[in-house]
Amino acid sequence: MTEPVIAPAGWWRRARTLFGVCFRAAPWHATALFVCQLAATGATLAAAYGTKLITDAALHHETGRAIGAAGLMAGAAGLAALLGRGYLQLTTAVSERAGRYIDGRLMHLAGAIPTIEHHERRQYADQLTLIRQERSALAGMLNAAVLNLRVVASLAGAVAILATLDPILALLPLFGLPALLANRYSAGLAQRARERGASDSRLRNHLYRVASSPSAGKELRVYGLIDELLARHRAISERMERDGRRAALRGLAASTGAAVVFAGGYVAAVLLVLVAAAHGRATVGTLVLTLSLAALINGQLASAVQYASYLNRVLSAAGRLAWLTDYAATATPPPGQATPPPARLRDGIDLDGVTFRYPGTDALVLDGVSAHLPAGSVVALVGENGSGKTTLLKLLLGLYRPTGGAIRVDGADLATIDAAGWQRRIGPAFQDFVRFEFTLDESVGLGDLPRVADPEAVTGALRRAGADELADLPPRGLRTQLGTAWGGVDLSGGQWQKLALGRAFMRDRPLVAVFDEPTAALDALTEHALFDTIARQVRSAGPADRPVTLLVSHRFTTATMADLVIVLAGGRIVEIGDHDTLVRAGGLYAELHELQARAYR
Ligand SMILES: Nc1ncnc2c1ncn2[C@@H]1O[C@H](COP(=O)(O)OP(=O)(O)OP(=O)(O)O)[C@@H](O)[C@H]1O
Repeated sequence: MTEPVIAPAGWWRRARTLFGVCFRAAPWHATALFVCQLAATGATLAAAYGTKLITDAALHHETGRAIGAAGLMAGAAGLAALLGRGYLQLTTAVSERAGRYIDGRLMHLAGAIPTIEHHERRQYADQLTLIRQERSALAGMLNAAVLNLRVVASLAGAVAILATLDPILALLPLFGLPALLANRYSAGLAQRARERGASDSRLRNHLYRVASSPSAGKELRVYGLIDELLARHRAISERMERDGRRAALRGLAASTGAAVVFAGGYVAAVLLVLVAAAHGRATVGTLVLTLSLAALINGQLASAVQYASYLNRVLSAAGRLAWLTDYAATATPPPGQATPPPARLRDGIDLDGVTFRYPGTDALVLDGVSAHLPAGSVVALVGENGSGKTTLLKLLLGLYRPTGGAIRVDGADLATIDAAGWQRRIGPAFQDFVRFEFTLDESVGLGDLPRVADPEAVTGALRRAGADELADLPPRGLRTQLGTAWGGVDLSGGQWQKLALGRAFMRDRPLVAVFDEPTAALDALTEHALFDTIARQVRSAGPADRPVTLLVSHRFTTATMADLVIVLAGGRIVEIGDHDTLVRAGGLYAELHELQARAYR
């Protein structure tokens, strides 16, 4: 299975993503921010021009004009101060809303893809890590754009005024070009260093999460692993820092050279006006105006370097967001192409030469698996660790697509069926279930969202899962908060597993019911009773309700209840049939069954 090739987003697409996010997240605030910055730029330039007016008026003893100029300066300064305050509030509002919008977008992009292959793609994982690191920069997207706009507007205004004084002065900003190029160069170096470190960064986060997670606490202490994790964390951090430092030093050298060039231009401009003033070709007011505009250009160019680097970073992050959007679109079939799942199973599910490799690996985990799983049957998947049982279930759930062959549902290729719709018709109980630390009824009711708060549905699901007693869990029965971190109660491993089983029983009339070692934390008697109940429920169901029920367990008593037993070894079906037939055949199944029966005797 090859990784989807997604071209990096171009500059135009990045800019559209940037503005699209901000104007969708906070349209009014974003517009006001633009207006505010442009008005602030006008006020700054007006205040600079006021210095010329006031100086010339004072030198010519024109009190009326001097007062008018002072009024202009005071008004401009007051407006700039007012806009400064408004600007702060607007940026905060836009950043907060854009941040929320981006979080939602990332959760949607990662979760809406019907398969889970992307979680194992290295490129996808790296892009996601980088976006998470750059989240705050992303949230300040519009601020970066607006600050750059202000720099451009200020420079353009200052150049226009200088050109009216002496056209040569309009060349002053050209001396700032090397600084901009140097900035681009250093931003590129820093960006590449971050990209090189993305995998390291993920590993470092993983080490941190393991070291600080309560569930890992027992093993870490007993195996004495904390120091080892710390040492690995430190080694990775040092490697990343070394790389970042090298990039920063090279960028600094380029910026220093560029700063020297600008300083030369600045001194030349000031000297030019001084000479003109000495020869009477310029007024003192012009000299003052030139000095303040040169200072403004200097300040704006210094900001430009910083803001352009900020914008550059934000645009790269916007590029990643665009990349993820494209990736999600590639991995999700376009609406209209997929057909809805059938209302009920008529014939059953066919595995037709199913072959599978996990993304980025070469090993065949399933190799030409073919079988008919009849509607209304209970099928047990049996085999040693790593034989491919869970993988086969994941394919049946539409979480991965077969690398070769096909899975057919009543004759239709599963790949053509709407994956999300198909997944909504499955009752799944997984060995690595999630411990949702909500209230008990929510934790179960999540199995069928429309009925999440329906006590009857939840109690019924718990009963079918053989966990009636949990409905009366102290202190508040179904309304008991789970998880000590939230002031609630913690459950035993087996109780958590029963809740997960309850979740699987929430859905009425599933097309496929999957029980992938959902009983590993339960005792053998409870497991036997549970699978017995499941088998009886399936057999007593009417003809309109005939799901394929798949059971995986390492305890062979499960297989005795199944209509069909599939024995997997090394990703292939080595035996298939009902329990009695397989025992009589005296093959691998009979051997494993006999071994286990002897151990229990
Ligand atoms: N996400 C993954 N990426 C790469 N390889 C994987 C992944 N998950 C499982 N495998 C590999 O696929 C093979 C089959 O794993 P699978 O989980 O299907 O076995 P299983 O029969 O369910 O085992 P068990 O009884 O231990 O649960 C194993 O060799 C495993 O290493």
